[in-house]
Amino acid sequence: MPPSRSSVVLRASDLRLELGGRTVLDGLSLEAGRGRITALLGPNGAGKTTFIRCCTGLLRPDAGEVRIDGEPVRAALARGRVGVMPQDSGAWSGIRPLEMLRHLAGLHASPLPVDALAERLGLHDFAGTAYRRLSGGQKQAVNLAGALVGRPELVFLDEPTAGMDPHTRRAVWELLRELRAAGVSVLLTTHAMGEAEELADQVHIVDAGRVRLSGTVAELAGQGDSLEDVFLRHTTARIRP
Ligand SMILES: Nc1ncnc2c1ncn2[C@@H]1O[C@H](COP(=O)(O)OP(=O)(O)OP(=O)(O)O)[C@@H](O)[C@H]1O
Repeated sequence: MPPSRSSVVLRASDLRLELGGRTVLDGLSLEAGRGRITALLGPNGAGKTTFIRCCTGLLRPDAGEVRIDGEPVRAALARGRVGVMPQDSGAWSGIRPLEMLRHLAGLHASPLPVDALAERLGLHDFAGTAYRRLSGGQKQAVNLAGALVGRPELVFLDEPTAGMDPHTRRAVWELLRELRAAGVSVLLTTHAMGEAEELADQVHIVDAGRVRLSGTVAELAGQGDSLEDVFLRHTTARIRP
């Protein structure tokens, strides 16, 4: 019998990181549940993308550690079961969406069928267009497909639906619910409170490089407070009205 696996798929402990002389992660600790959707909310510059970069091996924290399935990040990445959708993947400039997906699929042992994934995310409509000429929302859809094509067990999605129209956004929500039902763990960032309310099993509110508040939407909101009210109360405005 395989060893029973913990219900925690990702554990970040006391992450600290300075970049350009300023503290970006300031003791950030959180857990993400296996087969759950975990949402990170936080103001611009709170450290969400930096956190994802630490979880995906693009940055190494000065102190603290991230463990995925109990292993250091690099070991987990080497198994190829982690997917990531960055906020910006400008590296793909001239490639067409399906070429890119086929290329990425070729890097994985048992990828999803590219055509079915492309169909699901509406990529065939712009299959012949170079990545750099796609609209913002189209690039997002391609980036999401790229994160999923390797059939990850844990996927990091940095603002996955930013710039998407409501039809596409709802299709993505549906897809993420299906992934969760299939046991995939999702960690996403969003500025859309409605997205967190729709999808998240667990929410972490991050400000100035640390987690200020964690809980389910029902635990955080309620008693007349919306999730946005709670967010505004526990985070710092970057721009004063
Ligand atoms: N390589 C770097 N050098 C210097 N500062 C950096 C670097 N990378 C990120 N930062 C700074 O770290 C802070 C956190 O950035 P990060 O991108 O993690 O924020 P975020 O929470 O994802 O914000 P947003 O919601 O706007 O995407 C910002 O102030 C940013 O300017």
